[in-house]
Amino acid sequence: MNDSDEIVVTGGKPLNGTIKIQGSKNAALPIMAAALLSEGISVLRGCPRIADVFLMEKILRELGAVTWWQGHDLYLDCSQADGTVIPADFSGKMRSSVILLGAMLGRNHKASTGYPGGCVIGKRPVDLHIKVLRSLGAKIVENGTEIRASCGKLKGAEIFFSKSSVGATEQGILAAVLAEGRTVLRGCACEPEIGWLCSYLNGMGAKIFFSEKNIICIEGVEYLRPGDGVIPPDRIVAGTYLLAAAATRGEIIIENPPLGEMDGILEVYRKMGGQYDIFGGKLIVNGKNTGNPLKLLETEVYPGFPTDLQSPAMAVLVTISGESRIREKIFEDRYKTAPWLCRMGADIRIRNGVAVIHGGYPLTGCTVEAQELRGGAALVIAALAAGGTTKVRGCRFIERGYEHICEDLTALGGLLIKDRGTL
Ligand SMILES: CC(=O)N[C@H]1[C@@H](OP(=O)(O)OP(=O)(O)OC[C@H]2O[C@@H](n3ccc(=O)[nH]c3=O)[C@H](O)[C@@H]2O)O[C@H](CO)[C@@H](O)[C@@H]1O
Ligand SMILES: C=C(OP(=O)(O)O)C(=O)O
Repeated sequence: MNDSDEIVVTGGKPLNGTIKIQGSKNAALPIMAAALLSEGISVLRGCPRIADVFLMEKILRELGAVTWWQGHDLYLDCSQADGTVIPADFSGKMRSSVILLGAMLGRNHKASTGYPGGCVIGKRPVDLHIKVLRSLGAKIVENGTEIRASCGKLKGAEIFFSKSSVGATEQGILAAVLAEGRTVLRGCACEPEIGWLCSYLNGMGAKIFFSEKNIICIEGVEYLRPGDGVIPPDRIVAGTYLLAAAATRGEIIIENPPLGEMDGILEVYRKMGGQYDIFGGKLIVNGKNTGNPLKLLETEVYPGFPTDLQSPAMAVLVTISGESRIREKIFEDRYKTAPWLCRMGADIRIRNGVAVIHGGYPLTGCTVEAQELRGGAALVIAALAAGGTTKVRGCRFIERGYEHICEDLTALGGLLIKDRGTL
């Protein structure tokens, strides 16, 4: 571990000020995969400059794309992106690598990849991804280290997802847009990122319709033109900063919140005692009265409270006197931050998949280690609320999804330094 993998946080001060939210990671990644479906130059405007986007860019280059940036606009020239192999080194670092299979099959009828990586928060199988591709006519062979797929022209089909999966829904959409005939996907995930992917693809000439809740119909087309669209602000980053304000009892203004996508988050924040106003499209957050423990916070599929904000919410609840409980319902191993919060002085016990938090004990700065992306953000939030200085190690995980967390939180009056400082 070297110093560049650490963030040093000096806490104990309420956040205060105005912040602008970066583009969404989980919207940008599948849209980058969509660019593969056209032989031209696609543009993603307002794309976050984060490690996962850079890695997806690297994979697309490996497949033959030419890519460049102008500020936060990412250009992907996929004219020659006819590669069919994603090296395991790349796929193993990111969950979203797997959705390139559908796009590669649609384009080149052949694809192979190592198994996807990403945050280690549960088993995260790929059975639904395989199922949707097989249903559309792909032949798939798995050998334990690699997934190899091939097909003639994919053929539209009716597919039912037995479980709500964001990635498998994206996989089905990416594979079906160039398939022959009509595909009906039932039991789809409804996270906003699915909608953003569909509208980008429809801008490329795809024919995707939402018929009822959880049902997506796709009429396959012969050809897609290059895409050009804006990446929305990141609802999870906005939620992270909202919760950081709550944990420090601060007051912040979020300039460009994705308001329509934040109801589940705002409801939980309000139950904690947090207050907010919406004015001119801005979210004015007053976390001064955050002080109510939560009887039971459960993570849910959209529009419920997102699993990606479960650890950041835990970091707030440890600052609130009384007993709170959290049940993580999406990923079975997403409590890895709890022992580190306990090291800072929190009292959290995990029993039968429920985190029981006795909050209100003072948090004290120490050295902690992020195990994954949002857990890392949660440690930063706890560090901002703690007395003294905390060294958060493993910030490479945080950089997967947060473009400038140190600058953002420092602009809000926190003190975060990357690369420097020793305790
Ligand atoms: C890059 C991206 O967009 N990541 C998000 C995406 O991840 P991701 O798309 O990987 O998450 P899924 O929605 O697929 O996972 C939901 C649940 O389904 C299970 N599952 C998934 C696929 C499969 O083939 N079989 C299966 O059993 C998973 O283990 C999990 O328990 O949605 C998650 C749930 O909102 C978010 O936490 C992640 O931030
Ligand atoms: C779990 C996450 O990402 P991924 O699915 O890419 O691992 C996340 O963004 O919180």
